[in-house]
Amino acid sequence: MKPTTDPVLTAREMRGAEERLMAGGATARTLMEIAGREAADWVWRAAAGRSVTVLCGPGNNGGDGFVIARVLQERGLPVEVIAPLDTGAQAAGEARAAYAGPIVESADNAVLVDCLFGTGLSRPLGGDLTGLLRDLAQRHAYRIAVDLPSGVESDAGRMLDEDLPDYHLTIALGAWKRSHWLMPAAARMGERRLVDLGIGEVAGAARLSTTPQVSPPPASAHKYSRGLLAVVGGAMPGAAMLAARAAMRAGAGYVKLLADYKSPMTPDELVVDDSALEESLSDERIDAVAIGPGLGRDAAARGRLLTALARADRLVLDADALMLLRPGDIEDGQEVLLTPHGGELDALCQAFGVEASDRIERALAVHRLAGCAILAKGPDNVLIDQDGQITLFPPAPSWLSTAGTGDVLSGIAASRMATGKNAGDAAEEAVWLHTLAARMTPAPFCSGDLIRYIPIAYEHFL
Ligand SMILES: NC(=O)C1=CN([C@@H]2O[C@H](COP(=O)(O)OP(=O)(O)OC[C@H]3O[C@@H](n4cnc5c(N)ncnc54)[C@H](O)[C@@H]3O)[C@@H](O)[C@H]2O)[C@@H](O)CC1
Ligand SMILES: [K+]
Repeated sequence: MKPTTDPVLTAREMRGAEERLMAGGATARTLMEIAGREAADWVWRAAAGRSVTVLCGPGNNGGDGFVIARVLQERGLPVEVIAPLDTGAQAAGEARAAYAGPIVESADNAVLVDCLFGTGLSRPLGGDLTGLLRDLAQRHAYRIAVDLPSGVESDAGRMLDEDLPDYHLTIALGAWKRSHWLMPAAARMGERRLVDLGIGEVAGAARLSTTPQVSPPPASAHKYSRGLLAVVGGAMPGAAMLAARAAMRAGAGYVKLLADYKSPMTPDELVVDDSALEESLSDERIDAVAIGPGLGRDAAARGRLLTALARADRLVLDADALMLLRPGDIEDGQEVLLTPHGGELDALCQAFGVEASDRIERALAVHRLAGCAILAKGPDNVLIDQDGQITLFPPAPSWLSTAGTGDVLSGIAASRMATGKNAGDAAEEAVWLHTLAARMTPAPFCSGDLIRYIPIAYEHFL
């Protein structure tokens, strides 16, 4: 497993981490003081001398808010606090008592700091509090959420209420929470900053992906040593062609399209092999196989999938292959990466009898039952690698929401696998290459445009 030095915690894991800090001598109050002071630094910078409203809730998130208000006031910033609920938690009560400034019913300042609820939010806010938040959001041009925007459930990226405000900055306390990187919640948070409380590594936790490093081919490289990828085509060769064209630019030395397909648009460098699939896949030099884009969903397509699974040990399954995959198809010892989008993850869950509703739990269950790595792709990518390590990613550009970009992603991942990377590392590198290529491609783009920017993204990670 990778070290989780950039852990992404559930609310429960966060409480465990807090308990470990407290067993080491910290108290809820000292942690609140550190968290509040560090968060106040970010608010101070963002406020740049402008007046601030701090909205404080009943728990420790509210306590953080009272520390922030006190620190900003000590620095001479005009501050008002709104505290619509009684303060319950002991440490928060002490922080409230230490704040000597004004507590008001409503306010019109430049900056709103939302400390209403953090990881302890257990149910929807309800009408009065959502009304208050919406009203305050309208009155404040710049909005900061402390730990989480109020109304965001900490673990699954869910919004517990509708029409809650967007924020310009979200300051995570102690560690990232899963919802910082999961949609729809992540889309509302603006810039994200992390305050360190000394939590360190957390065993078994999810991690936030860090920028990968790819290498140029060694001096002795030749086309086969760099990796031979076979992309299996099917009923609709366009999608497999996109995956193959992406793969040609993502590191593999040799890409073959196994399809009965001839077109004047086929790139000169792409070898198209229309022999029987058993025969094409018997080439011992093949390092990885990609199958699914444009495969079709009929019996012939299922036959091609079973042939690929019977002949290859290292595969990326995408698109139609995910609709056709059944329990028992992947054997022990095979290294397989599944790259489902939302609908394909639903189909996999149905095929494997998974009933969980949380997207990470669904992907984890498919990983366990199918015995492979899985990249649940979308605006918020979730990777479960072959060892069960969960990795989350910074959000992908929304311009990727166009036909064929998924085929491009699976082509990149398969190319990385052909170079010798394991399924998890290949998927992680593919997400970064895909995301950066999307940032660089002039938008609005189509997936063919995106492919041209993969080498430019690649150079960035060399
Ligand atoms: N875990 C840690 O190590 C640290 C946590 N800190 C702060 O503590 C927060 C978590 O504190 P809490 O567990 O007190 O949680 P919150 O401050 O998020 O709020 C929990 C309180 O709100 C009530 N509540 C929950 N949902 C409600 C609803 N819909 N309407 C009305 N009341 C509701 C609960 O009964 C409880 O009293 C974190 O988000 C962070 O801001 C920091 O103080 C520093 C250290
Ligand atoms: K908050």
